[in-house]
Amino acid sequence: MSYVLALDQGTTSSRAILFDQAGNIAAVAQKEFQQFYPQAGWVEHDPMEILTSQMTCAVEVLGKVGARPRDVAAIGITNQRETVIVWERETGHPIHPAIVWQDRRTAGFCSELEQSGAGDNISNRSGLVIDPYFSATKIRWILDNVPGARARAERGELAFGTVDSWLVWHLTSGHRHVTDVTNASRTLLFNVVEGRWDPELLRIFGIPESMLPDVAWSSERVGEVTTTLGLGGISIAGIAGDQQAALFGQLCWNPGDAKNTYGTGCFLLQNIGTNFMRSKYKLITTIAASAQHRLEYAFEGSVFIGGAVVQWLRDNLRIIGSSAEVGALAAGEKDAGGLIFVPAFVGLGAPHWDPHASGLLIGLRRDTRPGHIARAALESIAFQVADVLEAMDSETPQPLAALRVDGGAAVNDLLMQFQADVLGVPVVRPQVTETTALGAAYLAGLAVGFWHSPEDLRSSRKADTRFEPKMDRAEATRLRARWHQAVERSKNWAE
Ligand SMILES: Nc1ncnc2c1ncn2[C@@H]1O[C@H](COP(=O)(O)OP(=O)(O)O)[C@@H](O)[C@H]1O
Ligand SMILES: O=P(O)(O)OC[C@H](O)CO
Repeated sequence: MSYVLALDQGTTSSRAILFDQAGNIAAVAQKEFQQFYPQAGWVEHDPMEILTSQMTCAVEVLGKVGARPRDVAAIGITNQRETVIVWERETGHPIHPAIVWQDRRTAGFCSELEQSGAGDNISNRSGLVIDPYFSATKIRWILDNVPGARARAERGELAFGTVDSWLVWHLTSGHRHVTDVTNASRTLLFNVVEGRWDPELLRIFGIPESMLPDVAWSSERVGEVTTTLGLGGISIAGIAGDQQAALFGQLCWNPGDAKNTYGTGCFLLQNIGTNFMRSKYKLITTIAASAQHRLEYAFEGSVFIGGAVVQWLRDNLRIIGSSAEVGALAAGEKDAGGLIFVPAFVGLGAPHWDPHASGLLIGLRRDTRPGHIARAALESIAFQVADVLEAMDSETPQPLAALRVDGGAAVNDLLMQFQADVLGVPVVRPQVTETTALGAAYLAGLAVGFWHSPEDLRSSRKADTRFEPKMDRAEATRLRARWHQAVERSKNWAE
């Protein structure tokens, strides 16, 4: 067996990546898919397009190196998290479009729940906060708004899954209905202390237990791919939410290790070991992926709009033709010309947690040029990450010595340098920035003995690029203070 295949089902694209024994990328296939914004604050995907784009990539990537299914030791699946799909067990058809993690149609219900005083009980069980981001209120919305759905769910006719479950159900012979602990920990329905679905949380959110998948460990064989799909017989042996997969792929296996991924959103996760703890600074506690069959935890700060602000410049403002062009446009200006961009397009996540915050561009002048806007957009990504890192540093006695980074937008040197500058901490980027897929591959490869111990993997890590902070600290402090003023103005605005 020569390869492990990682299926990385992200928010904006599906990717399939083949890794060889040395942890090198042998081939990549990628397909962007459509985003739907049917109303203000709503974000949807077509579940069938998620499935077909992912399958097309998987078959294509094998073709690129002439591999056959028998050359692949295992499949690891990693996915955009929290996104909700509800389908008919009988036919496999979704009963509603996927409601994406960024969607905040349930903000009103979340505010009511918050005001009822349920917050602490929910957080102590789930590790999360009440926010439309997580799956539970989205499932509830489907049950309440699709005619007949609640009654059908109660009769056991409907299945709920995050994207991993949706893919595994369709890929496996016998339609295995399963998720893993990391994805379960994003639903608001999973008791992360006890490692099981929580009857009290199911009651609070009004979700019938019969809809829920089994819960597997992240590194465990869960089924074989149906023979008709061009990947016949390969074992699916790893599942993890994309941010937990990236934490694992960055080799952050010990308490204190942390990484930040710059994808559609930005997600800073820090391993906190095997003891559940709640954050004092509005971070969430999530289950980390582990190759050992035990619960491990991470603190997480989730920023909803990261690289997506660059897509917004491309698709909405149209001042760039591709995401990669943002670097050159921004580099044409020496600074942001006094502009601050708060990209609260879908509210604000950690550490602010305001689903009613709205996007804001402040400091516009007669001489404002597209390059200033591009620069302010990139800077907004770094400012948001700095706020999360500050919260995380307050949790632990030892501030982070360096930040490990990855994800699609981490290729941007200007962004990485500005990140190091505002943090005052070096930023370290691995040669393989596809650490999400790498993490999923590791989890699957370890489960089937393709790799024997996590320690085998350390030796395969390639040289890093380091960005050292260069900015004067007083200037960094001044810029962050301006940013915080702008953030305050963006809050509690959307109706
Ligand atoms: N050179 C670049 N500079 C800044 N952002 C970029 C660059 N290239 C890609 N991006 C951004 O990275 C994101 C894609 O990253 P990726 O990790 O593939 O995300 P996801 O898994 O969320 O789909 C997009 O939002 C895109 O705008
Ligand atoms: O698809 P990404 O990489 O933006 O990740 C999305 C996250 O999993 C959402 O929680």
